[in-house]
Amino acid sequence: MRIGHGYDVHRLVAGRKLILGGVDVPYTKGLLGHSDADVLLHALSDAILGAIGEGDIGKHFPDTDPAYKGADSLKLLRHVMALADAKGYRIGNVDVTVVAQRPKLAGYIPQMRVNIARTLSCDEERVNVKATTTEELGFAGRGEGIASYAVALLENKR
Ligand SMILES: Nc1ccn([C@@H]2O[C@H](COP(=O)(O)O)[C@@H](O)[C@H]2O)c(=O)n1
Ligand SMILES: C[C@@]1(CO)OP(=O)(O)OP(=O)(O)OC[C@H]1O
Repeated sequence: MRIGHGYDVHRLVAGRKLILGGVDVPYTKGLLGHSDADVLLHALSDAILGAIGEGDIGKHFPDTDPAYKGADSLKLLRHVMALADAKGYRIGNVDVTVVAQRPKLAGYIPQMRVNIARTLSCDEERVNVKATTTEELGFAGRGEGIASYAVALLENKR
């Protein structure tokens, strides 16, 4: 059994889509990044890479590589899961917290769980996603950005 942790932050700006957990969330701003800037999936990808001792997403998908410009982070997560699979691991469970003052995310979380479970080839029951504000404190509270934390527990396939 292996455990990993991930953390990521992206800045909120006008003129970008807000993609979280592979869901296009309607909002006046979106997250800035080289890829689609899906901060939730980046933290989760880093948690899985951490669990298998494979560094982080910057190592596997450099933000200097044009191949990842506008990349769908579900595809990056799929690649990360393939690395874990090749090393003999499957998902035990994953748990993600998104830190966002706005927008309200609760209504989009069921679809995020579906997207993540499909990509990780596991039951939805093994995927938990939650959201919290910071009571208007700090960068997330001021709406300057969104942060995400994730932990992943991986089991040996046999
Ligand atoms: N962006 C967010 C933040 C929070 N929620 C939901 O609201 C609940 C209360 O949040 P607090 O930060 O005030 O504790 C939280 O447990 C989430 O269910 C949300 O949907 N979207
Ligand atoms: C996802 C990648 C892909 O180039 O780019 P960004 O969207 O900028 O995301 P970040 O978490 O800052 O860095 C990791 C990169 O691998």
